[in-house]
Amino acid sequence: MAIQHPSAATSPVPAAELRGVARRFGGKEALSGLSLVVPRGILLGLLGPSGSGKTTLVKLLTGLDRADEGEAFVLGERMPRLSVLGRVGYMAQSDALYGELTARDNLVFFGGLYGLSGKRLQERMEAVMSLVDLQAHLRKPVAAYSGGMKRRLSLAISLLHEPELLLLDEPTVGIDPVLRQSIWRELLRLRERGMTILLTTHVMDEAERCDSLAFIREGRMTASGTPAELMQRSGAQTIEQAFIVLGGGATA
Ligand SMILES: Nc1ncnc2c1ncn2[C@@H]1O[C@H](COP(=O)(O)OP(=O)(O)OP(=O)(O)O)[C@@H](O)[C@H]1O
Repeated sequence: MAIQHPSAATSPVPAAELRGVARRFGGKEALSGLSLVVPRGILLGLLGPSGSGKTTLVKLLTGLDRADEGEAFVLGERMPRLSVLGRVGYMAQSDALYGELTARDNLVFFGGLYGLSGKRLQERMEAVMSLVDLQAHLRKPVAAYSGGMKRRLSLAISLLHEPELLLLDEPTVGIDPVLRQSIWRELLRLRERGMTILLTTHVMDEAERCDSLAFIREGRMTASGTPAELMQRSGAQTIEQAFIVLGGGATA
């Protein structure tokens, strides 16, 4: 099922694509023949009840996991492919940070993985830490960070190398409303500058801000389109109602 947005830049190569992917864990099918095209330059929201397969889908795009059937492509390359990783930013659901290191040392470490150093690394560290409002805590060990601060640092790290595709798994969980607004302003600004963003969320006001949405249930896509299209198709007044009508079920 192709996700299209009227204002999306039409590039022959989508930012991401899944073709008939299935992923099984033991007897459980987490994804079942799911296809999805993410054109460049859009902000796509994945919505689905807890356990519907969102994280599994995102992990296939990062190359951290492989499909049992079907194919995953990122920026025109079949995944998993190491050379694509420098063009992709990923923020996992649980923070992958080194607690014993300071935030600064975490940034230097991850920046190094992406080939950043010297003045450029310094500039990028300042930019991303200012974005998540953590400049004052650069030299604090991450173990002393609150849960929300760790989420913010993880987001900063995912943006460090100015990726073309940003994959965010529930990026605003544990983040207070004021900062959540400023993070959303920045995500929209990054999208305006051409970054493609795919995020998972359970928050309906976040879903409304996406260019396109994909509803997922039990490993299958039940509906996709712009928020307005989905509301019109379902005769709903809100995204939450559309989600329920179109087979998304209740969010956890
Ligand atoms: N490594 C794994 N081993 C076994 N089962 C797994 C594994 N990863 C995912 N699953 C199962 O696959 C299904 C989909 O999980 P997934 O984490 O993708 O859901 P989700 O939509 O991201 O949920 P949530 O909104 O709660 O994060 C679930 O039933 C989950 O228990």
